[in-house]
Amino acid sequence: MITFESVSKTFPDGTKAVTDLDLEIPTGSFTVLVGPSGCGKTTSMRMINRMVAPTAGRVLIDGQDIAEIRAVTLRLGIGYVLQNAGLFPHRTVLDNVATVQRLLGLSKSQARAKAHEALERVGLDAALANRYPAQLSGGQQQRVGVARALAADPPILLMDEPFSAVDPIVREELQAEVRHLQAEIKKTIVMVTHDIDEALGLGDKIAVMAPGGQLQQYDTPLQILTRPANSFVNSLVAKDRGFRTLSFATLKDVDATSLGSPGSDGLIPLGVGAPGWLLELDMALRTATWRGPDGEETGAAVLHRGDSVRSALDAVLASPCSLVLLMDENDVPRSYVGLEDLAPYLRHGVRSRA
Ligand SMILES: Nc1ncnc2c1ncn2[C@@H]1O[C@H](COP(=O)(O)OP(=O)(O)OP(=O)(O)O)[C@@H](O)[C@H]1O
Repeated sequence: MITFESVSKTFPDGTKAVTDLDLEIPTGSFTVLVGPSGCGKTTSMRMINRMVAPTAGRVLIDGQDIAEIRAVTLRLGIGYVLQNAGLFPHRTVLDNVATVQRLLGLSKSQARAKAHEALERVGLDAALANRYPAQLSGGQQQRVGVARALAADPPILLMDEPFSAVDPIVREELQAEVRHLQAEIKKTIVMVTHDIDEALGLGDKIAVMAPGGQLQQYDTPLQILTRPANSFVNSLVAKDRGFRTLSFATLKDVDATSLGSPGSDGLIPLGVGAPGWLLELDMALRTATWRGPDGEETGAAVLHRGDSVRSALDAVLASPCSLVLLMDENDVPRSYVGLEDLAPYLRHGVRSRA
């Protein structure tokens, strides 16, 4: 548990960056600090690894005041990912990632072996290990930054706008990877972002901050969306609130229609779900194709029960027959969902179903 106890930070020039912050960040959770530029997010985060010292109050890790822990010892237990990866330009990818283990006293070969493992964990091709940072794309550099922060297996990971410098598609990929990684490794992650969508998509808990480092609300994404504490939080989440809320309901209980048996032509009729339409499944090629009455052919979107109602609605709206296929846990398509099946979520909102 990371605890901020009435923490304030006023810089020597009088700038009040953080004001009387009380926050409890549970071990193993993903907490996102979000808010407009200059509202004290980075300053708050840097007080966790003592890059910034509070002018009032205390920061504790598992009950111990971090002011009493040597800064070097403290930081060895805290990984730090920067906006532009912050890699050493004259060291190879492998040696960048091995840096912390070398500091921890491992031999060069042991450190490199650990670095290889870390690169694999973040999905970086081993062939890139001997390149220099400038020879990588922005997204790859950011992965190296995450690998380096994770290499020493620290219980806490701090991430400062880690995805802001990469394009939107790579950003979504990296976000998905970090989400999977977190489910696997269960670190205590604290991330700073000014992007409310990123915060809502990644955080278990979100701390919304306003200028002057004033905490406005500390809550789950769904609560922040549906029960903003004040007009400041409301202004952050008001746009597309209805659609965003659909991200928090899964297809777990959706009333799907089971697929029938294929006819003699091998195609599955969709009946009243989409009159005249047929489904062609090629299990060997792992493809699914909707076939329309006028000869149309379109690849079918496939989702799982764990996916969100928002992604299902998007897929249904984009489908020529207004259907999306649902896979079972073995990745076999078993049923389909149409607009009518999603209607209860659209009609009653997500709160009662999330
Ligand atoms: N070393 C410093 N000396 C004086 N003022 C500082 C210093 N570091 C930060 N500040 C000021 O403190 C306030 C909070 O800065 P901080 O970087 O924590 O905000 P932020 O919310 O992370 O912003 P951004 O999203 O733009 O990174 C800002 O007004 C900033 O100018």
